[in-house]
Amino acid sequence: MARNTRRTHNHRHHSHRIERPAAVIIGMMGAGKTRIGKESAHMLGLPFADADHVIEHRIHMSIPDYFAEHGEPAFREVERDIVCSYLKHFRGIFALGGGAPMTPAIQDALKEYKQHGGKVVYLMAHPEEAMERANRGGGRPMLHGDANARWRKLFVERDPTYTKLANVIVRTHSMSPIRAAERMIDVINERIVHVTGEGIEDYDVQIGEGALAQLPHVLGSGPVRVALIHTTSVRRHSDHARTLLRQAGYDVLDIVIPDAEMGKTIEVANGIWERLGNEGFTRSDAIVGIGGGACTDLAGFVAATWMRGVHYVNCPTSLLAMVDASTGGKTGINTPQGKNLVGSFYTPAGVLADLQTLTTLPNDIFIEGLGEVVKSGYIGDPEILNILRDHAEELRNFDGASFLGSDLEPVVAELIERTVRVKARHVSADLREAGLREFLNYGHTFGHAIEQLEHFRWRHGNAVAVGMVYAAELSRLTGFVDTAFVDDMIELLESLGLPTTWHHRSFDDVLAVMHRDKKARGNTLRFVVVDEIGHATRLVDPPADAVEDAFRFVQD
Ligand SMILES: NC(=O)c1ccc[n+]([C@@H]2O[C@H](COP(=O)([O-])OP(=O)(O)OC[C@H]3O[C@@H](n4cnc5c(N)ncnc54)[C@H](O)[C@@H]3O)[C@@H](O)[C@H]2O)c1
Ligand SMILES: Nc1ncnc2c1ncn2[C@@H]1O[C@H](COP(=O)(O)OP(=O)(O)O)[C@@H](O)[C@H]1O
Ligand SMILES: O=C(O)C1=C[C@@H](OP(=O)(O)O)[C@@H](O)[C@H](O)C1
Repeated sequence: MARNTRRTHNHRHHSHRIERPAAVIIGMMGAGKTRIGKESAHMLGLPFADADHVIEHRIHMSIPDYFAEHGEPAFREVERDIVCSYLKHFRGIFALGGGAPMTPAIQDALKEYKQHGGKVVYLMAHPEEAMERANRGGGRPMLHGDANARWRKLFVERDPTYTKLANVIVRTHSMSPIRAAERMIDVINERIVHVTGEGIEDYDVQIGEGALAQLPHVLGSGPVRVALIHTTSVRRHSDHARTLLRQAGYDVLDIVIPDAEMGKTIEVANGIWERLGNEGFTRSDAIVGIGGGACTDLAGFVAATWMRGVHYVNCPTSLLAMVDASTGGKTGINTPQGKNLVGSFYTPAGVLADLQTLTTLPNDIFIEGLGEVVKSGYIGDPEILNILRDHAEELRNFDGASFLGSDLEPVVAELIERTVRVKARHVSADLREAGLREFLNYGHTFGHAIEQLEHFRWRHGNAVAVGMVYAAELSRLTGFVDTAFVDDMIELLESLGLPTTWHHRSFDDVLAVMHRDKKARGNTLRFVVVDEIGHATRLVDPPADAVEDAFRFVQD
């Protein structure tokens, strides 16, 4: 996102309507919450509010005087009321006092803020730097006496709470205020999709340039060892992840697996289980998968099965993995009998979709990922289709080498966020695909048949594109949509460089595979179709002639 030039803001705290802060900064005294918060707000053209200053304005005295006159409990009550109000009615950057996150009511308010996509930023300075700054000018009632000893004691008490409450961390060790503010802006520009729901341990999908920097924070302090599972094609990115992990103090097991579908096998999984056993990998250790969807599927499967489940973080590096494979908890491997036949529903502790990894993604792999983006537009977010139409040519000509900083970057970030939101909505309501989640399979019944009959030479997203045209024609033949719907879909897919036809001789082959689709019930075919853009429904046991006629329609 282009950084805003300086603009003045006559900001008022609007107490009557919901507008949440762009970011909330927490951290120790002297971390720079006020200085960096103000600097980054200025650079973004946003208002800034410092909770301590708002409180002093409200109590008409300094905080030290209020502490002396009324005591800390009374202060914490005033602080609680003001912070909880600002979390709903202030749209700028909001810096909290060091002690605020320790108040239960404020913790609850911060959790609700995050569930609405809010960013709680733990601003971490080097302790020596923070203590030196905190002691400037005195006036910090919590540091009376041996200030540094008090600071260290408070740090031990508060760091675990800060770490738990924050969904992003910004480390400013020896950074200038401007550089620290720029890091803050990168984090503020990141997009976060919060995934929650029955059977799901809440996690965030973080989308943005540099998101990998959050890897230590997402893993937390529990693991000693981290198994980093990746393919050689993403070596540049796995090297970066390994460096981040080692700098954060983790013992990294580097595990390279075969590329693409060759990595999604029981033999590969078994080799990793052997390695983990030999290395004494415990249940408190963690798995990180960095790569395309095949790699994150395999990594998730290993995480789901090692000691019946260890934490794992997905770091998707292809568009399809970012918008689909890495989120939702489907993990698995292929077997000689078919694709994804063995696996587990096992959700990650977090997903970091770092746009920097797209700089090495081949154009054809980017385009096939658009297949799942188009699908999500049709089943759940028509605005996705508008964005795709408006930027079709740039998207079709995607070039990783010139992607970062280009006009396409915010467009792709928006498409990724919107597509992940569509998936998260379905997964949150139906983790184990008993109902709503089936709609994510739009275009997949015929699409999987293509993959199977082409012996997986066709890329998934390309097969889904043809599968959607098949489903659209089938829904036209059965009265759900008109010819314009089908024509518009074909035009959009072709404008993006996606296939809309497939050459195969035998309908019987296709029918036999479709009857083995997981959505089939007994001898009854069940399709997901779209009856209006943005809304999916089911078509059960369609007339046999329509099923065949739609096949003829997508033949080239
Ligand atoms: N679990 C789920 O919910 C889910 C959903 C959709 C798809 N999938 C699975 O995901 C897989 C498809 O994912 P995919 O399209 O990412 O395929 P993929 O993992 O095979 O990656 C495609 C190719 O691009 C390369 N690549 C990936 N990122 C790269 C990068 N940044 N730079 C350079 N090369 C890169 C890979 O090495 C590979 O050669 C399939 O196995 C499919 O079953 C799973
Ligand atoms: N990255 C930085 N580099 C240099 N000085 C800094 C930096 N961050 C903060 N400061 C200075 O340190 C002091 C304390 O910063 P402040 O933002 O008030 O900390 P906090 O609000 O976290 O307690 C201020 O004088 C501020 O200008
Ligand atoms: O998370 C899910 O439910 C999905 C899993 C995959 O389908 P399959 O389960 O048919 O492989 C994927 O291709 C589809 O986009 C959504």
